[in-house]
Amino acid sequence: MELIINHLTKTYGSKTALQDISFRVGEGIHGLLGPNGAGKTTLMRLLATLLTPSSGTVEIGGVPLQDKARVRELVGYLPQEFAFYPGMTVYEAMDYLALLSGIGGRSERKRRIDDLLEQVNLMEQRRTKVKALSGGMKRRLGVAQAMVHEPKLLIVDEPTAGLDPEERIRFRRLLGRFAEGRIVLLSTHVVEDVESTCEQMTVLQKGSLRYHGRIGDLTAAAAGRVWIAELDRAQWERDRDRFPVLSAVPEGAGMRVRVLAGEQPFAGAQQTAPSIEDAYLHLMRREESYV
Ligand SMILES: Nc1ncnc2c1ncn2[C@@H]1O[C@H](COP(=O)(O)OP(=O)(O)OP(=O)(O)O)[C@@H](O)[C@H]1O
Repeated sequence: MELIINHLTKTYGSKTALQDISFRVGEGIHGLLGPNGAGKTTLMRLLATLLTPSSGTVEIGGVPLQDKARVRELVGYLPQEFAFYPGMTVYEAMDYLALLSGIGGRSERKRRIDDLLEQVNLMEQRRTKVKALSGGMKRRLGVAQAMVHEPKLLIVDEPTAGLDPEERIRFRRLLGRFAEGRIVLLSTHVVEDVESTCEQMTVLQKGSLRYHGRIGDLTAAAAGRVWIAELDRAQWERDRDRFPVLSAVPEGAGMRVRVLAGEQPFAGAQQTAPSIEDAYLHLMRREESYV
């Protein structure tokens, strides 16, 4: 199973949302990151056949995107905002969607739905109306509906938004299990989600491909550029705009800071190993003069 994207471009009128994007993704969980407006939603909607490319090609498991009927069988999509059937119970909504996906036998549907509700921890709510679910529960139901036809490519947009820490961990495990023999494309602003679930990731910025590869290589590229220091407040006020700041935490009378810098930014500052969040910011700011 492979997703192959070749010279993909999407314009909305005169606005170019994606510009000549090419990359390949194999089985497993793949992170998709980028600041607001980078083109992530556009890319996901293209893959889900909800939009048509302006140019370029996409193949999902050898099936070209133009073959919409076959692609829809292969793809599951959980958008950031999705409307469900508020008046139905959790089970009825799932059953209805399973039926729409062409899962014929009642007992086969029941088996799959019970299994999924168990996995997303909604078994107790199976008779609850969708409109009565909490935000986090709705997210979990959204994931279950995107998985019901056992897609080979599952696209999830900000899936952990609104989940509490325990649910978030549970959810990552669920995606991990589901990704065996499939591709899961995980779009998120939560860099931690990528760090703990993905081996590879793609970063978009202003519609262009900024990075595609292993997470370890991205952090390696920021090595030697992350510095920590303890400063007094006056020095901090004076120097705070000189470097991209990763974090700044008040400590006693001073500040404990973490910044990006090409060379030692302050006397006494020490280098530290980059986290993926540091590496992401380094990538975003690489063209600036600090390096
Ligand atoms: N229907 C549309 N018509 C015109 N421009 C659009 C349309 N949809 C998106 N855009 C523009 O295309 C660019 C990419 O948008 P997109 O929603 O794909 O980004 P994103 O990375 O998903 O952002 P976010 O993280 O904020 O959801 C943005 O500049 C956006 O304003």
